[in-house]
Amino acid sequence: MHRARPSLAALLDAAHVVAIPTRTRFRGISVREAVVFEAPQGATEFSPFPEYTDAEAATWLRAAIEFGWDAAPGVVRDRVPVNATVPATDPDRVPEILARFPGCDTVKVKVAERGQSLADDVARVSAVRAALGPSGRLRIDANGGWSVAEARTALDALAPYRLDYVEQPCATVAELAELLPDAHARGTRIAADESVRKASDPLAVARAGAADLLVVKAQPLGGVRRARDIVVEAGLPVIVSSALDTSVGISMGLHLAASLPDELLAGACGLGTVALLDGDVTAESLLPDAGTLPVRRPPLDPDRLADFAAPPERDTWWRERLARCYTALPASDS
Ligand SMILES: O=C(O)CCC(=O)c1ccccc1C(=O)O
Ligand SMILES: [Mg+2]
Repeated sequence: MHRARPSLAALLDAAHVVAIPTRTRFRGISVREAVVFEAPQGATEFSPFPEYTDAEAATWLRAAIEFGWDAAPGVVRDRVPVNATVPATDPDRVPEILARFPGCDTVKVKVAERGQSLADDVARVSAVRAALGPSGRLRIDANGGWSVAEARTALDALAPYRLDYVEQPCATVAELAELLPDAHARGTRIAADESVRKASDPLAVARAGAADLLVVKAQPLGGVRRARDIVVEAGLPVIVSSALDTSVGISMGLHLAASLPDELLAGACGLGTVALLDGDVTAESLLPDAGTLPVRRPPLDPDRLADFAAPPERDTWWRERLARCYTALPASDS
């Protein structure tokens, strides 16, 4: 697919390693590190989480190269609706966090955080429902943190707040399949996230009929085109989401979301997360406005790249990782 894959030297030459603080701790992260590149098609991003293996991170590199060096697929919309994303914080902080997502009538709330209890989740979800009003859509994301029994208990406790769907309530496809009828009986639906992006077979969850919808992310699925192929083959409605990327990674997600026909896009996407960062690599941040984002590729800003330049040892770490992942790319990409 890559007509002319850049050499490793060209990639390293185009790379800027950044470390951007988060405004609220998110999945244990208080600094988000990323590599962004100046590339022929526009800026692109490589930002697998530090704990991921080289084999897993190589898939993210493939996505970064595709977005930077190959033309993106055509788009069928020029704005994409987005949800607000509420980390696993104190309920008191909910109004302040929601204020960063102007016009968003759909909110996704993190639940089942390690070290917290169901009472913490109920308090947070209740605060979100109160702030959002009765007509807004409310989703939760458990990141696979519950057993089937825990998920049933949690869905009972959270049913009064009317959940649009629960994202990855349990870790495995078999557990999702077991929970699905109980979720329906409690008036909600199941979305699969990790069962798509971390699975050896991203289509297994759809084939098993274990979810009502899929959450898809461009970088972990190997790029806009492969993610698109997975969506089309799965045939389930999808939400495109971020991995807490800079605006550059968000633009990759936006191109994926904007390329999908209406019947496959299930609603507001999880691409508003630049609002959770305390900085960016561009002066034209992709921040929610009237509940949507424009489908654009923001240019890198030299001053911000300098302000958020990663410390030397982290810069070296990322460049070495990039080199290892480059070696792990498939020889002939198709
Ligand atoms: O979907 C969203 O609203 C925001 C993105 C998000 O939740 C996320 C961000 C980084 C890593 C994992 C996840 C996740 O969906 O589990
Ligand atoms: Mg998720």
